[in-house]
Amino acid sequence: MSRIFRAVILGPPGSGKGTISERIAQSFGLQHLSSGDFLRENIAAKTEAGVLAKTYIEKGLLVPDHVMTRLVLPRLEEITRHSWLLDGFPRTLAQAHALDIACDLDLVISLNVPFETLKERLSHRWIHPASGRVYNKGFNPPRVKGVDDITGEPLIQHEDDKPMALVARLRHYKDVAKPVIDLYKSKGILHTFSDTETDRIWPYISTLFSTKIPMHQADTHYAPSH
Ligand SMILES: Nc1ccn([C@@H]2O[C@H](COP(=O)(O)OP(=O)(O)OP(=O)(O)O)[C@@H](O)[C@H]2O)c(=O)n1
Ligand SMILES: Nc1nc2c(ncn2[C@@H]2O[C@H](COP(=O)(O)OP(=O)(O)O)[C@@H](O)[C@H]2O)c(=O)[nH]1
Repeated sequence: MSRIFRAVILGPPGSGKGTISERIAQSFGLQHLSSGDFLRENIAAKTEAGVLAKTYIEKGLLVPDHVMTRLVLPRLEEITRHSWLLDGFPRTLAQAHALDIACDLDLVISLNVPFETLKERLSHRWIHPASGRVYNKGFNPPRVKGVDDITGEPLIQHEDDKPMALVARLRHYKDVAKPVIDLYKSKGILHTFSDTETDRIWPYISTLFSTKIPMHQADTHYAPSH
């Protein structure tokens, strides 16, 4: 069994972390680990961490570092045989330090997307809450307006994707993320990609991953349908 490969994807809300993580998972066989999904699972199961986290998320606040690390790190430590890509964690320098102690990262991707583009995308983001599937009015619309392609259940919009909450959320992200980005830059594992379109960023990310890990044997490269 070859050594497992560990990567992190960073970027502001709406920068395409979830979308790109799915493509990486599909093309290179990495497991996509989303801290947002971990949170939602814990909230649904009413675990101690989930109940606590919910009170912050409902107010549009970041969940405190000690709650996030307690939730995420044990999940990572369980994975001993499969390469992974972590999305949504670390969000703060304290989370990055905790992750650093827990494991050695091979690669960090940072997505750099202009503010106006983020605002536009997030205001059109619709989610299937049970699965976390994400749609966008123009970019990847559901087959039938307002409902999930697979289950036919209704789609919802996150409260914090609504215009009023967005600007503050994006500003806050910038302040908190800067030291995290600087840390990975200083370690020499940071790769930054800047563009307004995921489909233009993707070929560069795909090339980067191809140089680091072999293509997932079962899949071919992800080919966007548009
Ligand atoms: N390290 C983290 C990850 C998530 N969250 C909280 O969990 C919520 C949902 O997480 P996720 O699905 O990753 O966030 P989104 O709001 O969808 O953020 P993004 O737009 O970056 O995907 C976040 O808004 C935030 O309140 C947090 O506090 N700390
Ligand atoms: N118009 C447009 N929308 C995109 C693009 N890439 C992703 N999206 C959509 O933008 C929203 C945010 O993307 P997501 O992957 O959830 O970003 P995250 O918040 O960083 O995880 C979703 O509705 C995506 O479908 C793009 O290149 N163009």
